[in-house]
Amino acid sequence: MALSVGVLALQGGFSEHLHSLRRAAADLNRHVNCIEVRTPEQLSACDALVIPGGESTTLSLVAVQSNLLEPLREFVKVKRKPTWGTCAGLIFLSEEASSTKRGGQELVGGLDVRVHRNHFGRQRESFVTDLELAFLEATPSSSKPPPFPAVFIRAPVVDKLLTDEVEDRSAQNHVATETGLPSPVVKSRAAKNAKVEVLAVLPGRHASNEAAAIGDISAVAPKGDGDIVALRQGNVFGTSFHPELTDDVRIHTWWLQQVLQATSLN
Ligand SMILES: NC(=O)CC[C@H](N)C(=O)O
Repeated sequence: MALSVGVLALQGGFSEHLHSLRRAAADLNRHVNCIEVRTPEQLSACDALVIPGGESTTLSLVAVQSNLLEPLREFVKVKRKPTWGTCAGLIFLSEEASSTKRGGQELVGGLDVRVHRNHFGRQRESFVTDLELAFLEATPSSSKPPPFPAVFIRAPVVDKLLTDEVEDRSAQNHVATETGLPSPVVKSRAAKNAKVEVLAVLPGRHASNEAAAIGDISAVAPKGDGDIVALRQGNVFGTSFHPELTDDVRIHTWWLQQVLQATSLN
């Protein structure tokens, strides 16, 4: 049976993700049903899900109005189906968020982390930068993959790990003790068997904006070593940036391969 991958189509960049997923499936020579998800019924037909970027407070409001919040939590945290969130999608898939709208916002959760919304500031502080993504490397013997053009638009970063089960895979041949990642500070509330894998950090760019001044990131954000911008915990994958806004479908291809493996449909 063909794999069915949904893209949450309530708001934001869902059509770009559908386009990239279809290209990735073609590159893998696989037939994949790519479905727009707006209802619990459509969600229940999916083997995996992408939650696009956009605006997380709107996303969460529309998800509540569409009766999708609980089905999404069940999809991600009970059925543990492969789910990838980009930008606002990453915020939605985090257990906690800071710099949220007054009164907070509903989150699906699944990643034992706290994200800091709008970490780099306003729209005008958006940027594109080359990121080294060691996880795209196919085999240990293959050559270093070319950098990925990462688009950050009012992007969040992970500023706190809520579990001490962490593995840093952001660099090739990495030795864990050499990392400058923030030391985990709070034990996971929801016991999970999967550890948080840090897949990419963005070096050398720091919040120098009012969002950072207002937020409480100073206590826990990595200083000088980079911000966590891609991570995975079990079935949940998150990126701060927007691979669907580039021509480069390597991350979509990699994720589809992971999904095929996890769902044994390969
Ligand atoms: N490009 C994006 O998805 C931005 C996310 C946005 N800053 C939010 O909080 O939802």
